[in-house]
Amino acid sequence: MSTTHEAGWAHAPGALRGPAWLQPPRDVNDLVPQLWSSTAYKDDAGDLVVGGVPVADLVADHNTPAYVLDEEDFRTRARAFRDAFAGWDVYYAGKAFLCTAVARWIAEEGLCLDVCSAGELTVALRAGFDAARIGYHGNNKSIAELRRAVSEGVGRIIVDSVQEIERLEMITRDTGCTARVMLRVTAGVEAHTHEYIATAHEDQKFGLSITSGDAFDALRRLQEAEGIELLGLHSHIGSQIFDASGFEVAARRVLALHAQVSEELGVTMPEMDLGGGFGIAYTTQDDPSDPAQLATEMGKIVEHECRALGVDAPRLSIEPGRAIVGPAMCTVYTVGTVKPVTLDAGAVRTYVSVDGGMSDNIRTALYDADYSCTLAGRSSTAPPVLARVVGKHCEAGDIVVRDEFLPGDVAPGDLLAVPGTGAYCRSMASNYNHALRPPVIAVRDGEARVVVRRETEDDLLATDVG
Ligand SMILES: Cc1ncc(COP(=O)(O)O)c(C=O)c1O
Ligand SMILES: N[C@@H](CCCC[NH3+])C(=O)O
Repeated sequence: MSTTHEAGWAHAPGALRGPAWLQPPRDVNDLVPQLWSSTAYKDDAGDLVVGGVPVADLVADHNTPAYVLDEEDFRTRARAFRDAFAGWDVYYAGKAFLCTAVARWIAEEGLCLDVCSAGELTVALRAGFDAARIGYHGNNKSIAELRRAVSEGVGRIIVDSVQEIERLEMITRDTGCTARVMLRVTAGVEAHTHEYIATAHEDQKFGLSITSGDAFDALRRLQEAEGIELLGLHSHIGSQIFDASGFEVAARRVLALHAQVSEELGVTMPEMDLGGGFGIAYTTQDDPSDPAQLATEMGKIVEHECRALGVDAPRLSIEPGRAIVGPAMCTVYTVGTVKPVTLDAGAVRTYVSVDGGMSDNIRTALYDADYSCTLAGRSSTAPPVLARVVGKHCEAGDIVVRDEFLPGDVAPGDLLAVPGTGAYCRSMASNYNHALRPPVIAVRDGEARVVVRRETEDDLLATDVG
């Protein structure tokens, strides 16, 4: 994730260059394969094809903007995590993207599911997902939410505060049910990612601190509580992380706490979750590890630390979201206007406005995230220009792709596709400016199926009771 976009600009008149890392492509029509789902390719006419379906055909049937979800790619990534982490439990983080179909695919591929709200739980249960294979997160779960999680038989509730322990004690006393819980702890790690998506340093809202002793105190309380079964510790250091050193430091501190609990409280907790956060490639600058590499690295770290501490490894789990769904989806837009804008130094930036924007992808505005894009409905021989793809919202920061080379003849009516939009785009989409949230269309083996339909103006008016 780049935060210094202006650093590499060349201000030669008429020759606007992108940031230093962005090189003009050899052929502006080519896909950069590592950014796209595995079935995506361009045919001879330049049409983007995903899951055996030409995107132009999808657009003819379903219009734009639309998210296109490559089912085979999604399932393959889910299986790759399941197989690489054999002996661990893999919880798909539904916050990245969840709908009924996806919850079913996750169950069919043998993964567990992490939800973090009543809404996500509702979708999972509607899909028939086994509640015992669900983990329930959240830093502010209400009594009603906890009561529901307990009564539905959710397999693990990840406790995030002392008040939550009190609430669970009350609920289990009232209902006679047992709550199976993990405690979310903060390991004091400064993860190398955007500040808003780092979650293991001390000064943020999630978890209880290992360093301050708050985590140990909460564990003592959980262990003594009637009706609560303490499964283990949970640590999640942040999201879009490439560097294993953050996981290493966190695992060391969390395992040390695990050993301390065993020694001082005489309790051997059976499980431990090391969270998600594995990065994906949004641009050529990102070089993610594959699940097998991650499994090897994380396995070694845990083994080494357990040996050093003289404890048996608990049953481990992880919670990848982005790394499963992120690359499996792209967003297709129609270009509405093209505006060359002359900058101070005389160079020209081409603003390409599409029919969506920050309401279907807030990540560029929120995290300064970088994306890529390509023409999806034709090829071009025009020389590339540096473009900025923007949305149609009433906001100057409504940018979808900050810098990308597009053919110089990009024009209204062209289809544009942005890869890597599976994670945190539809799930964070909004109705800003009363935009209608786009559909999610699953494609596989030449067939297309709408799994989330486009919103309508009736949907908007349904909540506006006049
Ligand atoms: C507790 C927890 N688990 C898992 C995830 C999934 O993260 P990612 O989608 O980056 O794998 C998140 C989000 O950052 C999270 O907060
Ligand atoms: N929403 C964030 C990730 C953090 C969410 C999970 N705790 C993103 O788009 O990158």
